[in-house]
Amino acid sequence: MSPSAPLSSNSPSASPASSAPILEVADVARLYPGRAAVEAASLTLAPGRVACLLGPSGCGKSTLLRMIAGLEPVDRGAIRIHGAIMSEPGATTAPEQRGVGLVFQDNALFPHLDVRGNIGFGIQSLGAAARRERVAGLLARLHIDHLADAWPHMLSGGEQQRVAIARALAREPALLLLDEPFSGLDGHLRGAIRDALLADLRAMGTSVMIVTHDPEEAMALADDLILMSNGRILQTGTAEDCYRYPASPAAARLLGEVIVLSGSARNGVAQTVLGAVEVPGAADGPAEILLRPEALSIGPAGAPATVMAVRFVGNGYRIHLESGALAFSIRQQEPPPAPGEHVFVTLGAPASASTQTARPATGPREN
Ligand SMILES: Nc1ncnc2c1ncn2[C@@H]1O[C@H](COP(=O)(O)OP(=O)(O)OP(=O)(O)O)[C@@H](O)[C@H]1O
Repeated sequence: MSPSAPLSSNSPSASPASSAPILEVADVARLYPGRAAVEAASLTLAPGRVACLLGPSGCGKSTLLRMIAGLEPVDRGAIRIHGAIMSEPGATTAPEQRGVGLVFQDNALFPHLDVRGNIGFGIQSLGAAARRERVAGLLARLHIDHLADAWPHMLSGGEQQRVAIARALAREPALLLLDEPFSGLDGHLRGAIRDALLADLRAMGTSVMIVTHDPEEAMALADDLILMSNGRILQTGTAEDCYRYPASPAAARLLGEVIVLSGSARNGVAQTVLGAVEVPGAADGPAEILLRPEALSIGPAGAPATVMAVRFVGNGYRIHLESGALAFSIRQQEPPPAPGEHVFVTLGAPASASTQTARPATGPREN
């Protein structure tokens, strides 16, 4: 899938093709002296979708989100929300006029206002009765009614995040933009808080774009992934598509470990030091094959390898292997071989439900 393809095109829960996108980012760039923070970025987001912008620190995620929010101008390209142009070089519609809600990791609540006051802060123009009704609706839909009269200092990190999101939603934005919204939360609570909040946002039909540098978080949350590196969008698509069919080695690495093999493709099959790999659609000739560790297993036959080290990693073992000049690691749940043992590495999924679907990820050569 090309970076400019509709993000929703392959997802099972995709909106109908006819539904107009909420957001269109077309060939956008932000140029700082001596470097481009974002270059040639294009994407679209359909209504009600949750998109995650994933990439390493400094790759331009926040800059892209800030351009969408109207906090940064664009130096090239255009941004449209609901079809209306919001940003183009020399013209930036103000954040409060573009119908977006923005929540940062450290979004401070107003300490002198209780939860109800915080949520209603941005909708004073509504009139008292309508405001009360909207705040009450958000308190209920985000499951924080019991906190209505609490003060910010009395709230946990997760509760504060819910209130900050309710405050952003009070203005009924077309699009909610969240910049690393969960990174301030404790590890053991983070997943549960995040999943519950996203479930509520989905139930409300909110269109959301989340910036994160955590691949697991991005894959857990996203209907649509946007993979970024060095200011450029490398790939867009569902988590499954991006994971299994990465557009490049760099895109593959953003979502997890990959084993890179050189090989030679012919008629959709590449020969590698670990055996034959199906590479449907690949042109005949030299190829670089990317494998996810779960596509390899230790078996009764296959490529000979030596166990270099074994580590227990909670849900199984990580086994470091060498086969000729190739060093790589695989994971397995069964008791592992000992370091120094000679084993065979089999390419392809062993007969288990969790790995049967783990097809080799392949990508074009990276030059
Ligand atoms: N105002 C600015 N002036 C100059 N360079 C900037 C400015 N803002 C950001 N940059 C640079 O642009 C690049 C992208 O920054 P950005 O904050 O968008 O990255 P990021 O992917 O969000 O990183 P992180 O995950 O660490 O927040 C970085 O190299 C950063 O130093």
